[in-house]
Amino acid sequence: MKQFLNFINGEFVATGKTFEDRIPATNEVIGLVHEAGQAEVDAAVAAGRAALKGEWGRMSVVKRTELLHAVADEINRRFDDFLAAELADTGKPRSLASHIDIPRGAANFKVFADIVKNVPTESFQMTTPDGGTAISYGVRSPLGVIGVICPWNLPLLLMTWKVGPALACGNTVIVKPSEETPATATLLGEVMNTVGIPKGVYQVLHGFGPGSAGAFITQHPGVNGITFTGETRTGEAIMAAAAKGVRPVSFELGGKNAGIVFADADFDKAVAGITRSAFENCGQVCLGTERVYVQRPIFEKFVAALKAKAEGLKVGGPDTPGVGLGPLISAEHRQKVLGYYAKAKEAGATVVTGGGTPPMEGEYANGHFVQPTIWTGLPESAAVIREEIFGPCCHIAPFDTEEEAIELANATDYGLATTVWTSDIGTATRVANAIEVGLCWVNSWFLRDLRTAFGGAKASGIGREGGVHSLEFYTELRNVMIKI
Ligand SMILES: NC(=O)C1=CN([C@@H]2O[C@H](COP(=O)(O)OP(=O)(O)OC[C@H]3O[C@@H](n4cnc5c(N)ncnc54)[C@H](O)[C@@H]3O)[C@@H](O)[C@H]2O)C=CC1
Ligand SMILES: O=C(O)/C=C/C=C(\O)C(=O)O
Repeated sequence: MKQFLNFINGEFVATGKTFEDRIPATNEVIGLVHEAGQAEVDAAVAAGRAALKGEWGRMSVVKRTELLHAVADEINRRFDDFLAAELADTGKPRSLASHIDIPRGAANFKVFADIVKNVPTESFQMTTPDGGTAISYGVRSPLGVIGVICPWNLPLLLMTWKVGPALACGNTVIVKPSEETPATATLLGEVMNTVGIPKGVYQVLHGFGPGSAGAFITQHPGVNGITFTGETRTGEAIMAAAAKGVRPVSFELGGKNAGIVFADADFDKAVAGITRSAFENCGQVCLGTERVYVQRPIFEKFVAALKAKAEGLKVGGPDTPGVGLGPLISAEHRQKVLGYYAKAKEAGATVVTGGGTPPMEGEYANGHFVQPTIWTGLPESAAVIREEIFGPCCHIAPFDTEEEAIELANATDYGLATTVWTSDIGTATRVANAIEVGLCWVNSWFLRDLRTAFGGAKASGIGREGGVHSLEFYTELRNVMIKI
């Protein structure tokens, strides 16, 4: 059986305590994960701090960025290993992981290496009160040891989205992968050793949140900042831990994102776009659409078209021919999603399609599958319209005016993403300006440019990462003022 070890100071480390890693598509145990305790966290923090003072801390930006390019190249060289690890841990369709998760895992190192190498800091010249001159300029230093707390939905992509810029800026990182998806973070340890990243720069500790590695990392005074993607309530707990020592956090949290479809939208593209945003990755994307608002003249036609798309999604494992919908991550998460399916029925929803579990046979009989589900007819106060479900489901409601659509979309505590479908540039820009989110897609969804700001408003996060914005979190900016 596979053993997922911690990666501390360049070495793979076993502990006396293990938990099971299961394949979501079959519920089989794939391996044992070695849970890190306080001692391992202390050791990793000490190694991370030593690396900051050692070869890594002294390394030129050029050399550092060359090494990060080598990391990306090595991920690509071992593409099949990363893909196999991610598929076993998540069960997502092979086509999805091979087009998005693994390539982005590599790209996250190259993009941020290039940004750090090329982006200047500010500089000013001024006249001093005595009539002389002074010049000032900014210098960026690494923040220090960064705690990287990761979710399970896009394990390699989201972990490297943080590790890439953190290392490019000269920090060291301690990664805590989700307990559900330990594989690719562990594999990346091998890559780091192969390309010669110094010991203690990239470290991985396995375990859970409270009372385990997650809490021990975030509470550790030797950790200088924490970046986290996951549930809003977990963000609150991490923020409380970070308050001790006044340590900065960067959070990308939950969402309850709206999709707004105007009657003038390209109908087929809008249906295809909402099909992706509601069901891709089995709805386990924080940017996904769980609330769809469709302008009344096309409402019935849109519901029928989305129903046909949902029913056309083939449910299966990563290599099921034509698969469009994989399993949910775990039995526990499936219970949560099915709980919401039940709540929708209790609240009087019209179940347009789905609402339960698909009949699965053979090797997938025990996988964590649910049906893609569409509801209509619920009041906006219903739990399935207010709370993040993180499953392949959405509620569709009609609207009449642009103002009404904006009000409906904004009536949530969350503020992560919106997708707007219209052929009118005026409508698009007015809605994009009025919507209370960090990310607004128009006639698209999950179209990413890694140079742009990424993050959420309201309860969906704190701060922005992406492009130069990542530098704001991963560095301290010092101003140097020289009187001439
Ligand atoms: N990208 C996103 O926005 C994600 C949202 N979720 C949502 O969160 C729900 C719960 O899923 P979980 O995996 O339990 O998400 P979570 O947010 O609790 O866990 C994410 C990571 O945080 C760690 N963690 C949990 N509590 C912690 C603590 N007190 N201190 C430090 N680390 C801690 C976990 O071990 C994991 O690595 C899902 O049903 C879904 O609705 C889940 C994953 C990703
Ligand atoms: O950085 C991206 O392109 C994707 C981000 C997705 C999430 O943050 C998520 O689903 O949690």
